[in-house]
Amino acid sequence: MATIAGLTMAVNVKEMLQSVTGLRQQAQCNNQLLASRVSLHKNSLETRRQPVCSRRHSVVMNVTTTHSSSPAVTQTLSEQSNQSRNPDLATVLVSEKLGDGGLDILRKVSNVDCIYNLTNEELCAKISDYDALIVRSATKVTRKVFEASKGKLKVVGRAGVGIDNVDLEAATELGCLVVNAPTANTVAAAEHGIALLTAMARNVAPSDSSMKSGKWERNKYVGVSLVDKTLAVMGFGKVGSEVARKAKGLGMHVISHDPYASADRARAIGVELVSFDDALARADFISLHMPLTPTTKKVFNDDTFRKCKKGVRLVNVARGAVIDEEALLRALDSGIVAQAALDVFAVEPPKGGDSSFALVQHKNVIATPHLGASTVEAQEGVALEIAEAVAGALAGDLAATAVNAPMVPAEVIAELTPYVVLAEKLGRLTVQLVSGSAGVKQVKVVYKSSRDDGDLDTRLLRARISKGLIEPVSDAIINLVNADYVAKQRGLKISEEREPADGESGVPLESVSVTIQDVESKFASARGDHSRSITLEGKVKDGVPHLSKVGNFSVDVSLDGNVILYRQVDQPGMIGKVGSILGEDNVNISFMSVGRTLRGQAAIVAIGTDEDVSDATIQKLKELPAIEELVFLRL
Ligand SMILES: NC(=O)c1ccc[n+]([C@@H]2O[C@H](COP(=O)([O-])OP(=O)(O)OC[C@H]3O[C@@H](n4cnc5c(N)ncnc54)[C@H](O)[C@@H]3O)[C@@H](O)[C@H]2O)c1
Ligand SMILES: O=C(O)[C@H](O)COP(=O)(O)O
Repeated sequence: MATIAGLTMAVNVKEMLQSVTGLRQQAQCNNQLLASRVSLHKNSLETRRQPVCSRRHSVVMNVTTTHSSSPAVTQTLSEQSNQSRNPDLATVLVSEKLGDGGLDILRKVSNVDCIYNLTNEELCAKISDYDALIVRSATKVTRKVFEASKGKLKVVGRAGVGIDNVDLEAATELGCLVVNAPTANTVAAAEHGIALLTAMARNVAPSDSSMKSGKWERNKYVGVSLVDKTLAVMGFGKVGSEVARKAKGLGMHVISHDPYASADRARAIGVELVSFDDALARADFISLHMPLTPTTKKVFNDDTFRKCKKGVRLVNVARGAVIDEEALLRALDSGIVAQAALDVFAVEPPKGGDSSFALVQHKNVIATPHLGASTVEAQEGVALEIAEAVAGALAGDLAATAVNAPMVPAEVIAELTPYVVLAEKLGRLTVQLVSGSAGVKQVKVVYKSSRDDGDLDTRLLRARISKGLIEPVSDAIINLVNADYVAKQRGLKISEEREPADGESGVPLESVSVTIQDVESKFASARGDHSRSITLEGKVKDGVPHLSKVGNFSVDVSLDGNVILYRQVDQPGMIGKVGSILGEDNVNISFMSVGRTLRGQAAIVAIGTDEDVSDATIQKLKELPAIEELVFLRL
């Protein structure tokens, strides 16, 4: 569904941008004035720049700032700003503190109102006055906000990395572009991680408060040393790798778990990539730097803490909800976790009665109120990064940091729709077959088509394959605009090849195959032509994506649910046994296909299931004597 919604919105975003041609031309004129300030990043997927307008307009320096603790004050200032607005310019609402450099950029192309601490109701009441909204992490840009804008809001700029406070699905559905500022606060977040690590180890916060209450407790606050201790960095992205580098400087032994990180990049700074369980078992200190995604939500829970060394110390500057906070409270009480240093919470700000609040109050916890990105330097950098992206978007450009906004001609989208669905599903399935900690770096895509090169636009397909490969292990949102950018940033190289097909050129593609190279597979039969590669091939049949090959085995299973793949010794009676085990778990089989090499030899069976299949049922299937290997893949 997400794919189809994304495609539908590709058209809507285009229409939306066309409908504001006047605004765009105006902004483009002003953009000329900004040419030296606003460097708009373009990637190969961007398609357009409108003709430059010859008229020049006066620049309006119109900024109003207010804190909305008093509604009356907000209203008065808002009315004043309305009176002095230049009606020819776009309107931008800045709802959280933004650095002056960014405001200067925005002021030159738009009417800017800075109104802080708005409640969600107040934001909804005002939003239909604005073409753009700039937020940090405190403003919740919910579906209600997008709906209340009644189509006026064209761009949301998140002045920071995490976009978990913006309802991206609603933004896309309602034709609003969302951009973020992914790089400018990396160093600040890493520095804060190190500050928490050292402050926690040496009891800086509690001993300071003890002294302020007149005490001198030298024996109570004996700390632990960092040198020669093992730090596990969970998430080796921008912030995690910077924390690792700094911790090495403190003499720590650094290991990291990140299912997507490049081993070469880790090795270059002397970091060993390890499995999740290995990281837990070996760490004296754990520092969290993964995004909040459905997979990472509460990934630190009772089970996880049980696998840690007793007395481990935990730092979190990522997102509060990656920890089950109730479980952390239990682990702190039992001594499994000796200390925790937390910058982020499941509920921000924590309120009396919730687990976040109980953690802040715990004697072995030190806490800061989401300060990771809060340095003067980072906030100036973030402000410039987001202002450039928003100014560019208002001018009709697509910034490299756009997180939703495919721009492809409607007729290409219509023709390729079932193939892009197939492409994303192939990416999503193939990456789930990877095992080990080597990381995905090289992917080869082969399009079998009877079309001439110029008649097959593979950008959408490639973008959707990237989306399928990257999204399950990241909080990155991949679309046509940012797919190449994100893949490159992650060191992922996607090579594309064409294989001629005999069919009619009316059909864009006969098949697509995705090969992840130089990785181990958790399903040996999916190995392609090389032992360290994984290949899946798919086709579109009657408008529906099908899996057509697993490694060198032919199968035929419709990709409209989840998939069980297994290799069995070819023998009668197996289908009945597998069917009844699934039936006992109320799992409906939507499709089944058997692909074998020779009679009586190994066969690959692909089963489509409507429902999720429980771990217990998967285990029962694996225990059938004729089954040699089995995987369950979610779509
Ligand atoms: N406290 C703050 O003020 C602050 C400031 C900046 C960033 N952040 C947060 O820090 C986190 C990291 O930011 P970043 O800029 O480094 O992002 P990033 O995308 O560069 O890095 C995230 C890394 O996590 C990895 N990952 C994904 N799933 C994982 C899993 N299950 N286990 C381990 N690793 C996994 C990804 O492969 C990626 O390398 C984000 O949640 C971000 O919102 C917080
Ligand atoms: O994701 C981020 O960029 C950080 O959590 C910073 O959030 P902030 O902009 O609210 O400080």
